[in-house]
Amino acid sequence: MNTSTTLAAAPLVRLSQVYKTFHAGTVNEVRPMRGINLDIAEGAFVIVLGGNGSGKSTLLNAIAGSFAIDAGRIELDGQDVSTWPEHRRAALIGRVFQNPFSGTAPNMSILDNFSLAAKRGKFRGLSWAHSRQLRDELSDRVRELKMGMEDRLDSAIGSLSGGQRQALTLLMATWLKPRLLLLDEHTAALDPKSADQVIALTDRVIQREGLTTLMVTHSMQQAVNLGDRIIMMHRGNVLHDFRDAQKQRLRVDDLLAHFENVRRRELLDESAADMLRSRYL
Ligand SMILES: Nc1ncnc2c1ncn2[C@@H]1O[C@H](COP(=O)(O)OP(=O)(O)OP(=O)(O)O)[C@@H](O)[C@H]1O
Repeated sequence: MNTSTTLAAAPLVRLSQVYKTFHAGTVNEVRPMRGINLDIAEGAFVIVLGGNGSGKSTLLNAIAGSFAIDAGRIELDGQDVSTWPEHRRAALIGRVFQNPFSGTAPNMSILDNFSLAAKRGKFRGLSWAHSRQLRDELSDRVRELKMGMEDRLDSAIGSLSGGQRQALTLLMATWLKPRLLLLDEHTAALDPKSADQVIALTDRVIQREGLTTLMVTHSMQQAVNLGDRIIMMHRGNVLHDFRDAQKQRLRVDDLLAHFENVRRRELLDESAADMLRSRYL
C-alpha cells in the first residue's frame, strides 16, 4: 500500500450527471444541461465562457436552485443540495447579475438597501440594521471602492450610475464571505470604464476573501486576465477545461481559435443534418 497517498480535498461544488430540459416535448424544447459533470475546488476562480445559448447562465441558475434539475446531483459545501429551494441555498451563495437594476430597490437609499439586506438576514449576527455601526462600516467599505459614493449613503440607489450600482451589489453579495460567488455577466451592461472598475474591484474582493467563484463573461480579455481556470460550454456541456499553467498560458487568440473550431463543428453538424433531412424528409 502506498502510505504517501493523501486524500484529495472534497470539491466545494460538484455536479454529477446533471440534466435540464426546458419546454420538453414541444417545438421550443431546449436542453441546456446534458449530463454535466463538474468539480470546483474551494478557492477556485472559474471563468465560464461559451457561445449564446450554450448553457452558461443555466449552469449558474442550477447551482443557485432557480429551478429543479431533471436528473443528477448538485453538491455544495459537502451537502447534497439538489432538492433544496433557492432561498435555502442563498445562505451559502452570493450572486450578481448583468442588470445593475436587479438586486436593489432603486427608490431607497444606499443605507436603506443595506439595512433591508441586514433585516432579511443577509448579514446575520449583526443587529445593526439602520444603526450607527452599519453607517460607519458601510461608509468605510464604500470609501474603499473609490467611486465617490461615501458621501452619498442617503442618496437613492436609482440615482447612481450602473457601475456604482454594480459595485454596491458586489459589496452586498460578498459582505458575509459567501461559500460561493456567482457572477453572471455582471459587467456586460456597463460602459467600458465602469466595467474595468467593477472588474478590478471583483478581482480584489475575490483575492482578498479567497472566494470560490464562477464568473460568466463574453469577454476573452477578462477570461485571459482573471481567474485560475476557464471552462468553455457548448450545447449544454463542458467542452474545454483549462486550468493552472495551461490557463495562465492562454491568450485571447487561443480562445478565439477554440471558438472558431466550435463554430466550424456546428456548421459541419448543420450541413450533415441538412443532408440527412434532404435524404429522408
Ligand atoms: N427558465 C428558462 N425557461 C426556458 N428556457 C430557458 C430558461 N433558461 C434558459 N433557457 C434556455 O436555455 C438555453 C441556454 O440558455 P442560457 O441562458 O443558459 O445560455 P447562455 O450560455 O447563458 O447564453 P447567453 O450568452 O446568450 O446569455 C437557451 O436556449 C435559453 O433560452
